[in-house]
Amino acid sequence: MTRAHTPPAVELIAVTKTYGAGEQAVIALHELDVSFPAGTFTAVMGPSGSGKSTLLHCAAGLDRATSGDVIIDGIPIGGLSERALTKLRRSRVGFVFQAFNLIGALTAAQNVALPLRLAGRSPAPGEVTAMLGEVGLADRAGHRPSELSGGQQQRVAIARALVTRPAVLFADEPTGALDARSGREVLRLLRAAVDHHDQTIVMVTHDPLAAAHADRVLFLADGRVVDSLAGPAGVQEIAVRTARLEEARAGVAS
Ligand SMILES: Nc1ncnc2c1ncn2[C@@H]1O[C@H](COP(=O)(O)OP(=O)(O)OP(=O)(O)O)[C@@H](O)[C@H]1O
Repeated sequence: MTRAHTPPAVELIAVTKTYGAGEQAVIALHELDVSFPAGTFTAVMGPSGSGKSTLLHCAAGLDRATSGDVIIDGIPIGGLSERALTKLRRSRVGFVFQAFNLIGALTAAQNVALPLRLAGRSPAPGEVTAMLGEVGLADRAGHRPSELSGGQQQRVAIARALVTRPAVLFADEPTGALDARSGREVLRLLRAAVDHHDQTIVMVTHDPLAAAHADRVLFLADGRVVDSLAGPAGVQEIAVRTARLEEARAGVAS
């Protein structure tokens, strides 16, 4: 099958997400139609409160849409039981968070092996070491998170997220807690996963430098996609579009 005929890794069809009810109701996503093609890297940007986290949570099956359909790896998740959804997430979805979220009591290798064990399988000999090798940390397999730098911890988190070769990796501000150099290394690894393993990545970020590593940038405002850039886009152009959205929001507020 050629790439053109490969179904999207994730598709959102007319997804609306409402928090609360009545006068307190907040519509965080408005009938959103977004497709994340397999093997592509998408950055999601937008002002604070524009719906980025909500989009990520709904697209990853961490939260249920109020209406509309989310399809992950060809499976509409609306009809799945919690148990089936958890199973789908474990096998087909990877996560990387700003705060790394590694388990402190486990070594780097044990952290990376965890998704395989949760999916009920023992890692094949060398599988975890190879994964750690991909993120440049084969020699740190026995170290606990507290013995690693922030950048190294995030690289372990990336190895953990990719070890199941998920249909999609969601990254929520993956460089937000890192210095510039470690951040660049993390972005290089994410880019390499797309280029060398056809990994699909959806990354929420405020940082134009991070977004410039993506193939496409989506800009959200008030729960809608209001702008996009096909890329790889330049840092300056991304910064200009971001500033425009911030200005528009400030204009509405004043
Ligand atoms: N649990 C919740 N209950 C009520 N409202 C919520 C909840 N979570 C988010 N919201 C609201 O939904 C809207 C979108 O929030 P969301 O967190 O998705 O935005 P964001 O773009 O990720 O923001 P930030 O960049 O500040 O993280 C906001 O108006 C927010 O206040």
